[in-house]
Amino acid sequence: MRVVLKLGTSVLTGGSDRLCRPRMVDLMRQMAALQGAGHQVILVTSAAVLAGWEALGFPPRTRTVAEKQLLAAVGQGVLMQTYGALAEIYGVKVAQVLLTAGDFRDRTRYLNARTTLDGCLARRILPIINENDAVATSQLKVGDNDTLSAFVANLAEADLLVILTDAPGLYTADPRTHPEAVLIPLVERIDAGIWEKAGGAGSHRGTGGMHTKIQAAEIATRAGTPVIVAPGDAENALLRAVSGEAIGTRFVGHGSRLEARKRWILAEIASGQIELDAGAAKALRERGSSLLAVGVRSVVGEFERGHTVRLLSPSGEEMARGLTRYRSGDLRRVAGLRSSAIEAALGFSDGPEVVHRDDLVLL
Ligand SMILES: Nc1ncnc2c1ncn2[C@@H]1O[C@H](COP(=O)(O)OP(=O)(O)O)[C@@H](O)[C@H]1O
Ligand SMILES: N[C@@H](CCC(=O)OP(=O)(O)O)C(=O)O
Repeated sequence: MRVVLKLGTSVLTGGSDRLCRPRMVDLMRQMAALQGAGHQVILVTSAAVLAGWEALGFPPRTRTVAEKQLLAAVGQGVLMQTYGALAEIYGVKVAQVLLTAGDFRDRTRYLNARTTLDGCLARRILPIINENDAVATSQLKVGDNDTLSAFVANLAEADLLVILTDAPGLYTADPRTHPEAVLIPLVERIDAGIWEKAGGAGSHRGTGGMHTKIQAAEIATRAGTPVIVAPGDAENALLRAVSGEAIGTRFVGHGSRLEARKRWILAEIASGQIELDAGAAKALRERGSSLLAVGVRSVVGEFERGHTVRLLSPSGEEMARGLTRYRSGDLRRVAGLRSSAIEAALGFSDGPEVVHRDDLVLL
């Protein structure tokens, strides 16, 4: 099995202000055991910011972007050094891959990242991934490592995504504020009821809390990869999750595995959205048609040719994602026009399809 493992700051610190080496060595032992059993493991790690803060002797925090970037730049090195030393104990080799949103948006960079990951796995090297916090600005960031791990799971076409955290799984409400909450062991569909359970922003060290874990589960399960959110401090949590034992919350993967290109479309961050009229929504859904300008009601946000956009039905529901062949400004000018009128309106035409059926994934 190809497994993506995401370790949150909460797990790597054991709830303290420092990297918890005993915890990390135990997790490395489990990763090495999986590798030894023939599985392929990709690690998505958080805690660079925390490690930087620890390494600098806990200076007062300003919580600015610049401070976070500085701490991440210091801490990422510490994090890799720590993983490297622990991996050596088990004879595991490690590689560092730092990614950010642009690497999922740009087809060439996306394919390069995939080649590097495949190369590592073929040589039994453990790729250790984090967001490239030191250079990424907020608008160009994935923003949280739960979502990043789902993008990585899609990119690597993983069989399983395991998110270890400081909660025992998804509860009916935030267990920190609702002691009566109980564990939800299985989620077949991520509906409004599941989103409601997500609560607030997580622990004071983590980013996003359960909300981003559900978001990650949605991205990965849509592409057919099941997701397990489980407690990082439970004995052999990773090994148990991979062996299929009931632990934490399991989100069921949906549908058949999408072919690589369609996975890429889903893995990407949407730059904007296109609202369709009823006829276009029906043609896409029932006849597998491409989207033509005539079916475009309105355009939200700014995007370039080749970017991923959300396609919304007339009721406002996201019904598909695809790569647009027209940039947002041009599309606004041709919305509702027949294909033959595009050239007269723009002075050029990039073809009749706004989103070609080959570049479209229905949700
Ligand atoms: N419904 C819920 N079930 C479980 N945990 C929840 C829920 N809603 C919010 N949380 C909170 O999410 C936290 C985990 O997220 P976070 O602190 O970001 O961890 P990590 O660093 O692992 O990403 C838990 O400590 C928990 O308090
Ligand atoms: N990239 C950041 C972590 C961002 C993040 O999502 O944190 P967490 O919620 O602890 O998984 C870091 O390395 O500090």
